[in-house]
Amino acid sequence: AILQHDIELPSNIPELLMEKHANYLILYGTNKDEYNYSQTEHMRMSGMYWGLTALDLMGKLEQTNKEEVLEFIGQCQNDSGGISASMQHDPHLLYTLSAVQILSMYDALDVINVDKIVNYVKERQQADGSFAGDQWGEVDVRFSFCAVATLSLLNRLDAIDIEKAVQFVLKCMNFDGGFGSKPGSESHAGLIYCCVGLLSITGHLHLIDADRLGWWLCERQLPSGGLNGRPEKLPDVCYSWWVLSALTILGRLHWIDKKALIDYILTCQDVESGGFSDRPGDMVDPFHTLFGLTALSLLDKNFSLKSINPTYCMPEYVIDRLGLKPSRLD
Ligand SMILES: COc1ccc(S(=O)(=O)N2Cc3cc(-c4ccc(C=O)o4)ccc3N(Cc3cncn3C)C[C@H]2Cc2ccc(O)cc2)cc1
Ligand SMILES: [Zn+2]
Repeated sequence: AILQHDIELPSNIPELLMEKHANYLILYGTNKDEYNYSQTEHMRMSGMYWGLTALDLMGKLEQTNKEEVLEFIGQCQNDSGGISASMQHDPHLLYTLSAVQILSMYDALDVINVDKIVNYVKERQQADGSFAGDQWGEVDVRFSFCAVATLSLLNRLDAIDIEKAVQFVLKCMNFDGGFGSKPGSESHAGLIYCCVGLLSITGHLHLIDADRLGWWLCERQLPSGGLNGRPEKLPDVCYSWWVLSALTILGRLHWIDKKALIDYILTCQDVESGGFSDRPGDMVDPFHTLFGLTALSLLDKNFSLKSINPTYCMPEYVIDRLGLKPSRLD
């Protein structure tokens, strides 16, 4: 057998410790002087989206300080219309999406100037249909997903050229059926999620070779049960989400050994502090905590988690409330 980077699973597999994960996330957002919290100011808006979505999946959104969050988001909208990660930071499509996702969950899209957000997103589209993340112009297909997801949540997809956006995504498709961040870039599970998600929102999934891509995705599963993001890489719980959400949209989730993956994810819990890490025994963080929970929600309805929409990575009930119907292959 070829050498495979993988890990040995610990012998005991803990059950899902939901109360501990809820306490971890609620505490993370409250003691603001704590070291880790201060180190993530540059991505605060996304950190809040990760924590609040995880709490909502566990039925704990009403334990959060909605007024404080809404005020913070209002203070992060810049004159340009874009939203920044924290106050006094530059706006970016990443944080504009996170803010719109949070406001959609709180059903509070009226606290920001929607027309100015739409204009900020529209201004990011390039002549070739791609999107720059901010005014400095870096292009990455991740930002195409941010633009399309943001506008669809606001019911304003009319503001951009969808056909050209889809053309650019297709230029990022590789011979292995996967997608990279730009034309010619190597396939990576995170970028595949962005491209499949964009095509799901715009109704262009028929342009994907679902069998070839589905095969590449299920090849991410290792003997430990965990999934990696590219061949030869170690397993990591966040790839559970990127791979599973894409497979679900492509109608091929059953190609994964669910039981083995569930066991891997459960061993990534910190049974003392709560939270999930990328691999058993590593440091936990809100990012991996969200993606561990969203993966479990996709894998088994018997966990007492709300169901997650694979396209938007938001609770299904929020997508239903917005009347959105992202497409899936059956
Ligand atoms: C710890 O090192 C990193 C490296 C990259 C990043 S990132 O912002 O480019 N990003 C998101 C990300 C976040 C965290 C994290 C720690 C604490 C918090 C509080 O909310 O969030 C940790 C990792 C991380 N990464 C890096 C990563 C995850 N698994 C493997 N790696 C290398 C992902 C990275 C890219 C990204 C993914 C999704 C997204 O919506 C935005 C950015 C952040 C920290
Ligand atoms: Zn990870």
